[in-house]
Amino acid sequence: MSFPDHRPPQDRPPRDGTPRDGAPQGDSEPPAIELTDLTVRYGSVLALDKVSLTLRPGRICGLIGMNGSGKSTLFKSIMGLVRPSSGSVSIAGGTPNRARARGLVSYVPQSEDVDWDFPISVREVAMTGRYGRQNLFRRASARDRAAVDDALERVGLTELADRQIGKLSGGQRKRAFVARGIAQGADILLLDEPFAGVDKRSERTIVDLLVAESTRGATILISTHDLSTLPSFATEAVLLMQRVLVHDTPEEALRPEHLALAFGVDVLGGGRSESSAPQRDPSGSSGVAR
Ligand SMILES: Nc1ncnc2c1ncn2[C@@H]1O[C@H](COP(=O)(O)OP(=O)(O)OP(=O)(O)O)[C@@H](O)[C@H]1O
Repeated sequence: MSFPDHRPPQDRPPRDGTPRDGAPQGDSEPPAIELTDLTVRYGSVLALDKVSLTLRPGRICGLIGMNGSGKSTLFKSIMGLVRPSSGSVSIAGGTPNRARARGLVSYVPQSEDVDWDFPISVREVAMTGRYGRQNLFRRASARDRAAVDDALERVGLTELADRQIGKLSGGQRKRAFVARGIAQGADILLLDEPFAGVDKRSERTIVDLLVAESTRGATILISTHDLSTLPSFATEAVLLMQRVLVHDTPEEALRPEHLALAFGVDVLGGGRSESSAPQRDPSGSSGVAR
């Protein structure tokens, strides 16, 4: 099996010769995210195995992989929340802890990772995005409040701003966390399955916001199982199974033979493929893994 041009998208010329309108090229800046041979183990579990990945400013990258393929671990590595066993993580040219301290990165977690009973309102969730910019001993400034109001309006939650977060629908909850990232003005947005349990309208709202954020230069890494809409907004996609199997344009990454590698099944045909065994060696001789 052979595939054309396996260089990551940022190393290739744009297909039509032009970037998305207004999107910065970003080639003169350090990469927004640069993972080099990143390996993460939880005891005897190998969650990430020599993952190398570079994302430049203004990109929207879909992160695709089966349950347990290491997507959340990859997000947590970028946030500096798990310690690499080996390899390195560079965020905007610095460490993850520096990026977090400077409010450069915002994380929309999976719903299961949030305590929805916590007594905090939608507005307060969005305001947590401003904490990095606030002196610990002063109250939120007028600028902080304006940024939060603007973010809530953009995600369509102004009317529900004072509601406790647990009393929102699934889509509204996701939008509350997206509002936090927007209020923060984060340069890097990480979204762990933001479309799970979300209706098409909320999904559209979130996608439109992500595209707008990327146009102002934000870099977006988004894990999703909704493969059908990804090509409409992502500039690239990564198929992950402990290792990066494919990093390419969404259209190329989502080719059936690539999905068969990542999921071990013929996703489109529904049957199991020859190479289906989930325990298959992702570093095998497919010629796809970089
Ligand atoms: N804290 C932990 N301790 C031990 N093993 C862990 C821990 N967190 C994750 N793992 C294991 O690491 C592997 C990768 O998990 P991870 O949550 O990163 O995958 P994922 O792709 O995000 O999965 P899902 O799609 O189900 O959310 C899995 O085998 C998982 O069981």
